[in-house]
Amino acid sequence: MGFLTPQRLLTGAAYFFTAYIVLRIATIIRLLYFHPLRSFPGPRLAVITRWYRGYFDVILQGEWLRHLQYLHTVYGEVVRIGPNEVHFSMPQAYAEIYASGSPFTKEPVLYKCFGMDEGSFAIVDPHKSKKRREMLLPLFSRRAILKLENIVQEKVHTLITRIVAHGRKPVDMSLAFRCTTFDTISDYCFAQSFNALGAEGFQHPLLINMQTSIKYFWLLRYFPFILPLAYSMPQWLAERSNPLYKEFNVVRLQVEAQVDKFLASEAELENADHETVYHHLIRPKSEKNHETPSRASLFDEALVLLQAGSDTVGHTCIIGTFHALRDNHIHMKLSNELQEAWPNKEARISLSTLERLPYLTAFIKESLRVSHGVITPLARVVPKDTTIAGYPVPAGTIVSTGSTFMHNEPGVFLDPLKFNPERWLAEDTRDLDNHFVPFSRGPRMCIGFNLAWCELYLIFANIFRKLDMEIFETTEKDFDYKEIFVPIRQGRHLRALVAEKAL
Ligand code: HEM
Repeated sequence: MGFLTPQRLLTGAAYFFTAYIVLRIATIIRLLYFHPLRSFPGPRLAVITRWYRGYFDVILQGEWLRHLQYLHTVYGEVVRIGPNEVHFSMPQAYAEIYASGSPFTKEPVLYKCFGMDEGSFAIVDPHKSKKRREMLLPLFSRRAILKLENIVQEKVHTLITRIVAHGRKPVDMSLAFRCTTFDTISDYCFAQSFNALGAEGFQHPLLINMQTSIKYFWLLRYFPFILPLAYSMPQWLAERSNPLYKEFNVVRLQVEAQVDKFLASEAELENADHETVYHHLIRPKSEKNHETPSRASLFDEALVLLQAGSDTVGHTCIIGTFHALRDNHIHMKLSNELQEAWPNKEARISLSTLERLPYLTAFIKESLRVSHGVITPLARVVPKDTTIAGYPVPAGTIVSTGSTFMHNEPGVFLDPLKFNPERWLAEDTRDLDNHFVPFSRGPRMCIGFNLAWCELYLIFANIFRKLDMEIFETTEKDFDYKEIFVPIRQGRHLRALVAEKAL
């Protein structure tokens, strides 16, 4: 025992501390002067610690993208933004990183922070991701969307009925749209919805909970142990000691119950009103050698689909409606086109008829362009030494760029911050279409884009054909956002005074 004297302990600690400092200094020198990315310009602090970015993500809560835009004005089109990471601002880099067949893989640290590790969205391994996508795609192909169009038609019909029943009180359109998209995707998954549209004032607790949980994503990116630790504790302890646990668990428990019902009884699947995502996951087609995912993976998939399939579409509806309601020219053009194509509003109009309307189509594209459903640059890992937009990039580097850089490219989208559907009606829009990436591109592009288009056509067509709407106390300032993978709006919700159109 005499061996561990206080004197010796102190000396040991001093050696340890000195060794740590020397090692740290050596790492910093290596990162700055000997690292393969040393020739890329960027802030020195960002090169030596990921906490440079962490400050904008966690402390300023979602300010990184704004800062990134500033960094490009200072350092040019490529910036080293981390010890092992570069960001590109030019379209050519987008085309190469997210090319079809691209071997770049998703960067695990970013995709783990959503707490849905085994769902399609967060799977990193390209082989596993391909298999999962093959299992999901039959429900999201164009053919499947046309077959199940009725689900969307019904939800949109309920949306209109509920809004009209609201009377002359201002309607929270932000929540109303989100309820519609949430009920649609839950019906797609489970052949029954959570009936968010039936909630008083569209305030469905599950939906509100999902929205709140998004705000914690960046915290989980830097402290990834928080959720697994909470899940490993007894529930009462986790609830008391960890406020995040409650936000995430409320949603998880409801989703688990739904998936377990399918797992417990074959009859549940057989008696479903229509084919669902879970028919394909639980009873995979044998000819493709797919296996039923684990129970945990089935839960994660449900969380992914509910989150990815509701927030994004709902948000695009909010942005498009706001712009149409504050610009009379846009509002009139939309209403007139719809009135002409759809004289009897009591009859249903089909998706394929709406797809032929040029102004509505241009309006939806512009809503997708300016709303940036996913705004955080989509980080990928380079598998072997390569060049991106002419810059040599070594294997293992994390690279990214994002839709905001594509959609605000002034050489392509003139006056890019202006909401202008007419830009899509020009004679030749090939250049615009090449830069239009709301659903990303390549092997990990959005699975749900056909469903998203279907919902956007039916929601916009129905509200502008059937409702007279007037903005209520909502201004441009309410649309300031923080970047937490998706844009999180800071101000008041979009509200409108609404009445049913007479004819
Ligand atoms: C306006 C609506 C939508 C937008 C703007 C949008 C955008 C995106 C983007 C940009 C990605 C790529 C993300 C990444 O690489 O990390 C993505 C992936 C994904 N989206 Fe969407 N999305 C929309 C609607 C939907 C819908 C309705 C679903 C319904 C299921 C859905 C399901 C997914 C899934 C599962 C992925 C992950 C795909 C993978 O990683 O392989 N999305 N979405």
